[in-house]
Amino acid sequence: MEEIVCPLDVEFSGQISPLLSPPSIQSAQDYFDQLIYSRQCHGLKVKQSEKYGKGVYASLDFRDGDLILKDQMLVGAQHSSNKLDCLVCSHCFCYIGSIELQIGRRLYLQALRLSKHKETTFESSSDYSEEDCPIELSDEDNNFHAKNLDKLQSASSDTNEINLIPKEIIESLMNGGLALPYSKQFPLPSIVPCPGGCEEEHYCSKLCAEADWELYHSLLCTGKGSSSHTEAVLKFIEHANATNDIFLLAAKAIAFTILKYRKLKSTNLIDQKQNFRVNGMDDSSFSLLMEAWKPISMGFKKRWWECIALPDDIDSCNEASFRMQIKELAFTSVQLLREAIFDKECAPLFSLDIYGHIIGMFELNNLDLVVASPVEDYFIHIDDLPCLQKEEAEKVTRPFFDALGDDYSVCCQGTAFFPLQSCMNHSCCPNAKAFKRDEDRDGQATIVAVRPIRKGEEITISYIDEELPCEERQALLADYGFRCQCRVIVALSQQEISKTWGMIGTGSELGPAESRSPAQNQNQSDPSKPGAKSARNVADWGLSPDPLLFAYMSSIFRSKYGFSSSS
Ligand SMILES: C[S@@+](CC[C@H](N)C(=O)[O-])C[C@H]1O[C@@H](n2cnc3c(N)ncnc32)[C@H](O)[C@@H]1O
Repeated sequence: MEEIVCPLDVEFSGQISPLLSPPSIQSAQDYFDQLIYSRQCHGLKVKQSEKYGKGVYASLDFRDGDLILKDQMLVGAQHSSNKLDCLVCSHCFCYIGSIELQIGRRLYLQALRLSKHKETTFESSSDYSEEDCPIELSDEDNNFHAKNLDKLQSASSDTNEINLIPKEIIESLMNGGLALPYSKQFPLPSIVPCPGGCEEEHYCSKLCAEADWELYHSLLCTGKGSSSHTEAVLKFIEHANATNDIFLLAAKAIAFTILKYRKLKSTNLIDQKQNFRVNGMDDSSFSLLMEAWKPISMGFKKRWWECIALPDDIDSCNEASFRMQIKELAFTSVQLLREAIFDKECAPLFSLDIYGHIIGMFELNNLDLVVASPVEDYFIHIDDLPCLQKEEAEKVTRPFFDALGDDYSVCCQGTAFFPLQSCMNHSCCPNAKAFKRDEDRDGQATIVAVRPIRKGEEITISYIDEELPCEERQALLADYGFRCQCRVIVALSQQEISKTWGMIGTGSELGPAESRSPAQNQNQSDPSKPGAKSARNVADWGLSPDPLLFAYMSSIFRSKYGFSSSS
């Protein structure tokens, strides 16, 4: 197989190498100390750990339940397919509009997808059209790409249920003509449009819209107010949606760096004028680029195609070919991005080497972003009403509830990178947990102590569901590039082997500190565990790799590139 050569990798090798060299211990320490200071979480210290690279340590004692950290995301994005299910602020990911709009939009899109499917299958014309929709649907809403086809086909058995709600009623839900009982108790922020005029992004406030514009979106917007080549941006987005939406996150990281560089440059020029300093322009520009790049440079470790775990269905003898295809995919994506938002002064950012490292960083460090749906809270409220009121309310709400189907309240799902949280190492018996409480619906990662933590102790979280059997856990941890060797997992796997052979272990062979399995340690009513009733009221942030990514990558390799494990 021919090696891919990216011309920018060759042309800018002299700049790429310092951009990719690990930051010095001192500069990393200064960066994280400053970050901890700005987050006002004074009980923490990021230190180089002996075993696993960086780690987060307690510089104060914490009690069980104490808030350890609230971390602001550096970049984050809602999964493209999830945008069809719920409408959230593109910056902080809170639900926007109204309960009626959330329900109406979902039913409208369900029906639109089904009618498009029917049109393509039976060549009949449909009742539903994008033009008729009372709210503007974005291209992504309408994007009927192959990714959603499976979902659609499996949902097609529900066609009749969806058609039970007349189109006019769905429309009046969306345009505010129909108010559902008790929905006023679940107010959502009104929708603020994108300042650049694109229909893809929506916000909960002017503040979020402006922050997003300044940090990333002014370069990636496809509206009239954008300074980028909007058609090329659209092509890039389409490719990401059809292959892997991790590219959208990588584009955000590059946009963030370019915009930060421009900002630094403009303030630096003012400083230079004031101080009458004359610097060699090239050198000073590059040091500004290094400065703008710093937040990303603190997180990356390996190129994507080197660190991505080999999917189960790909034979190890095809590994080289699999990694090469991943590299090719990234190359296509970065070329499309270059056509869309290239900036000569930041040219090295568009090299395949840098792009591969950015995606690799997301692959190994990302936190799943899950924000619970207020639609679920709403229906639970109706369900919990006293008998007579419930009966009365359900006369109106029941048909919508039934039409929405089993997954009536899909969470907002996406992925995000949090600079401090991403320094936390995994433990099968963690002393902290990443989750969001009711009061934390603000786009931040919240880390809470799950037992007392002493000053000096490392703060650890579990990257995976601690209740899974050992082999499943190890398989999931492989997606983070390591195999856990901790005492808990070693002892548990011995117990599992003993059970398999009929020698049932008691667990007492473990020492006192880790004497119970993580599963036993787990509080059964833990609100951050999926499926617990109280999870309906929290937005849960659990570290886990993007399951869609793997399922999806495998399907791409099979269908799109004709790759199969047996080939
Ligand atoms: C989210 S980062 C944690 C911070 C990381 N130590 C660093 O230096 O940036 C995840 C990476 O840390 C390492 N790691 C975390 N927990 C580990 C563990 N229990 N055993 C081995 N490696 C671990 C792995 O290299 C993993 O890919």
